[in-house]
Amino acid sequence: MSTLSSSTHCRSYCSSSSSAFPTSSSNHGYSRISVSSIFPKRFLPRNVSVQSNRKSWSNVVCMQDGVVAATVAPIEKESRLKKMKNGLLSVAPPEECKDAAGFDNNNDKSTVSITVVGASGDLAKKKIFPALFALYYEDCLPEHFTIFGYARSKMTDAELRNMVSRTLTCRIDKRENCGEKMDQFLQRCFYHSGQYDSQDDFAELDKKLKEHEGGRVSNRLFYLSIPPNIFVDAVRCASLSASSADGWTRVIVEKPFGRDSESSAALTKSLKQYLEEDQIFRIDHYLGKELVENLSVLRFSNLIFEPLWSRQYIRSVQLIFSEDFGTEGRGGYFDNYGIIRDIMQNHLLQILALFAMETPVSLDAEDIRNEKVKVLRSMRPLQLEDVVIGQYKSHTKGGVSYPAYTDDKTVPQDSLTPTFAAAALFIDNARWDGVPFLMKAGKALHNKSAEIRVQFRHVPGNLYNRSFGADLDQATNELVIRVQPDEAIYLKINNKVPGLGMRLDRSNLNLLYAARYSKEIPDAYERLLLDAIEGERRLFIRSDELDAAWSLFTPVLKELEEKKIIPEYYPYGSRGPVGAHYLAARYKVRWGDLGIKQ
Ligand SMILES: NC(=O)C1=CN([C@@H]2O[C@H](COP(=O)(O)OP(=O)(O)OC[C@H]3O[C@@H](n4cnc5c(N)ncnc54)[C@H](OP(=O)(O)O)[C@@H]3O)[C@@H](O)[C@H]2O)C=CC1
Ligand SMILES: O=C1O[C@H](COP(=O)(O)O)[C@@H](O)[C@H](O)[C@H]1O
Repeated sequence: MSTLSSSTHCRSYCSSSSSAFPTSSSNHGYSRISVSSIFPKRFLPRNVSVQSNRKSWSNVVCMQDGVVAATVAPIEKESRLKKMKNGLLSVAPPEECKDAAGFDNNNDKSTVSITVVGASGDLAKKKIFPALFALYYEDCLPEHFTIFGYARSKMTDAELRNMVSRTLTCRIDKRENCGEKMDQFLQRCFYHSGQYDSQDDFAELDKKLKEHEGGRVSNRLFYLSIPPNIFVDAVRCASLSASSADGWTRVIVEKPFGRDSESSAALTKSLKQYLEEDQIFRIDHYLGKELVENLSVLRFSNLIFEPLWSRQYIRSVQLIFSEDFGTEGRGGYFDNYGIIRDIMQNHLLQILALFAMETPVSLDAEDIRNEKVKVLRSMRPLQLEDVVIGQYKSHTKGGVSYPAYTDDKTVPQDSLTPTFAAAALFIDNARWDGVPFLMKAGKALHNKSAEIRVQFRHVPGNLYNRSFGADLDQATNELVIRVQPDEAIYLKINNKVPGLGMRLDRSNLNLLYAARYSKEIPDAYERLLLDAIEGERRLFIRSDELDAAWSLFTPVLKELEEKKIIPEYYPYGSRGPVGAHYLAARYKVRWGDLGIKQ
């Protein structure tokens, strides 16, 4: 397996535009856009990168320690693309870079060690190991890699393998040799038991990692899949005792990144005692979901959407998340956070930022994140009167009894923590002035889904008003991006019912992914893990983005807690509190997910 060819194949970057290539951070006016896929960082020493100026494949330079060390002979974009399409990509970095950096590139000399910290936990079992296996199955992991599980629980390698094997699955569309691949994968998984605050235990891990790395340049990725109160201890110990001596060290940090502006800033400050910002990969797995990734493509590669993407044509944007199960087993964690911190401040707000941002200068990570920060900083902090909170109560249906949130033993009986919230947010900039961005998120509702609904304005002087009756809302166009389940993008339009009369009907122009693409959609964690391995930061949260996100929610979260606002109780399995409808009605809109036709 060749590392680069596998990466190219995993990413399928073949596209008619160089901007379809993965991107990375920029400096000195140069960026790794486009060329990063041909000369990925992992083939270069830590202090060397190949960069080009933004729009061109000429003017490629080799940077060493942040300065231009050599210029590279012009690279023909078209020929590169053709080569990639034919799978004939050359893996060697430009000779100029080798000369400048004085190294001899050799794929076999580097390795990636992935340590899942908190390997005994729920997320590790449910998501991280299965995602790593999927990457392995798809030949997306580098040739030399090792996976270590790290946690306090005592386990042997065999026990870890046994535990992991129970959650591995094969893609529905690719089952060939899957069992064999699973065995091969498991043979590369190992376990080390240790405390999260023990440098000695991490030093032991370091020894084991070195044995597996066998003298190759070591690149190390730590995935912190542990409760947030031990993030800093684990980062301190990992960075002081187990970071790479000659390659890169990166740390994926799981949410929650604090519980308000102050605690988030304190966490960032503590992490930065041990890590540079570019080593910290703050994960928001919604950014790895296929349809969220597609948002920018939809907006910026189709002429028809971007002109409509403003207050002039859009009446409201709705970001809706619902789960048809409660906090089940996670009540202890959840009660300290609540749905606003668990879903809105991160997942839904990230989607909102991608939806509403201005066109970035390029697809470079920093250019995209700059635009996201700009839009977040243009938003008004959420006001108490624009929030409705709810909490699920027990409900019996069809003889089955569903628990209340407070029935969970780890939740205090008198908890006021919201398991549901609806909110109206506003972006005070020229594009979005006055447009309500409505968010709704809840647990223990009637269905499981996540979607973005764009409701367009009424057609002015609509010739067909009479055909729609009094309810003009029923006739407005709506674009729905269904993130999950049954990924789809559909546009509700009005249409004439065929026949001699003039009857109008609402129909969907529907791009249902399952019907259009036979390939199974990868899990978000696969994309994000691969990005972290490749040093691609576009889908991870930068610290200033995080600050801006917390600034929007912290005041209202404090007010809710200080005033002990009582949530509206809703039955388990229902559509949530009625207050959410009044909130939408205040802004003269209706929730799109409650319409007759979805
Ligand atoms: N589970 C999920 O669906 C999601 C989780 N997350 C985030 O991912 C991270 C991991 O989540 P999850 O796997 O559910 O967490 P767990 O509660 O399962 O914890 C993971 C591991 O951490 C160790 N641990 C648990 N509590 C403590 C403690 N108080 N002190 C020290 N060690 C502890 C345990 O390992 P051991 O005892 O063996 O050391 C445990 O197996 C969290 O930050 C969570 O917020 C984010 C999104 C979704
Ligand atoms: O981050 C979280 O996300 C999950 C929902 O993720 P999904 O990919 O299954 O939609 C949510 O259940 C959990 O409470 C939250 O912490």
